[in-house]
Amino acid sequence: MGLLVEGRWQDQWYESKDGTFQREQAQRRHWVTADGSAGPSGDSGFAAEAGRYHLYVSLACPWAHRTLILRKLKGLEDLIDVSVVSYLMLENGWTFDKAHGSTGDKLDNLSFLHQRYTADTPDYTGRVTVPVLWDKRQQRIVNNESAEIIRMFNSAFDGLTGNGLDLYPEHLRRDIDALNERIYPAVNNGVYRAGFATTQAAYEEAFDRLFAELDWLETLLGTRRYLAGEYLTEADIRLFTTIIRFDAVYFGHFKCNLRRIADYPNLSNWLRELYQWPGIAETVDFTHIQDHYYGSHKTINPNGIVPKGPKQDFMVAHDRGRLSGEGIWRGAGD
Ligand SMILES: N[C@@H](CCC(=O)N[C@@H](CS)C(=O)NCC(=O)O)C(=O)O
Repeated sequence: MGLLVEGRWQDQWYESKDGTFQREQAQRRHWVTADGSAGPSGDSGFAAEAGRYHLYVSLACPWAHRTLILRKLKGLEDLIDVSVVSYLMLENGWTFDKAHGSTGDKLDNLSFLHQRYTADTPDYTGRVTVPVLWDKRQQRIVNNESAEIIRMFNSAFDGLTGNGLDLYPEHLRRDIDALNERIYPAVNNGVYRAGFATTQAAYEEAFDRLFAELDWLETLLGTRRYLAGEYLTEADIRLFTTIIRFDAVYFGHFKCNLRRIADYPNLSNWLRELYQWPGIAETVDFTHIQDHYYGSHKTINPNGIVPKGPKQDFMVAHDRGRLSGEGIWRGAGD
């Protein structure tokens, strides 16, 4: 685990402030748009084209996982190829070590993901994270913020794919934004804030907030099929990638052990409905997930032993049909 300082790799654990884990803001924030016009941030010049962009992911990472799900649901697999990094993230950060689960770097056969960052900016300073969306044409990182990559995937390529599924429909945006705003700090990042805390107080604060939010979500999902109501949206996908890892990793490794997801009936049924959604199960890889966390975080688990449990079966029938649902919203023209 480390970071780039003026283009040079340094092996270094996360910095914390008063024992609280601080996640660095993603630094590359350009947008692919249908016609190459500028998006909400960054430069213009990234038009949607088949084969032009490449996605770097870890199958272990909940943030990268979101982008893989959107790629699948939006039919982008033939347009955007993927390189998967190794599940081990040790002194060289993310690598393309094929002996530990990487596909290799399909573009340039790089050894380390940090080389992709310095190919973008030779004197880059900052953490080297997945996901990364890379532009082969301009040899630049388009964006390394998953929340934005999924927004691009949701709509920018629709003219090429004809796929009008809309996971961020106009009329639900306000609700989705409000959900994301509370779920990100309390749950998505909350498990990390618990797991990477270096003081008891920081851990307990993250832990309490996390379980208060899970309790709230459990109640919400008792009355709604999906987080924003009758339609499955990006808010569900963003929560899913954390919840699917919870009992296998966060409960033990990150000490988020007040309750398991299996102890929450609505959350666990909602989780199984999403897992069983066509295309989603194929994006979930528990070998990468468990081997990454338990094997890479030596400050938390120095001997790298990976637990054999829990035994989980997400294909068991769910009961969500008792609530009315319409699936994913379809925009005009689909
Ligand atoms: N804001 C980013 C966060 C991505 C992120 O932190 N990814 C983790 C993997 S789960 C990572 O690459 N960490 C490496 C590091 O921080 O050095 C996003 O959502 O895309």
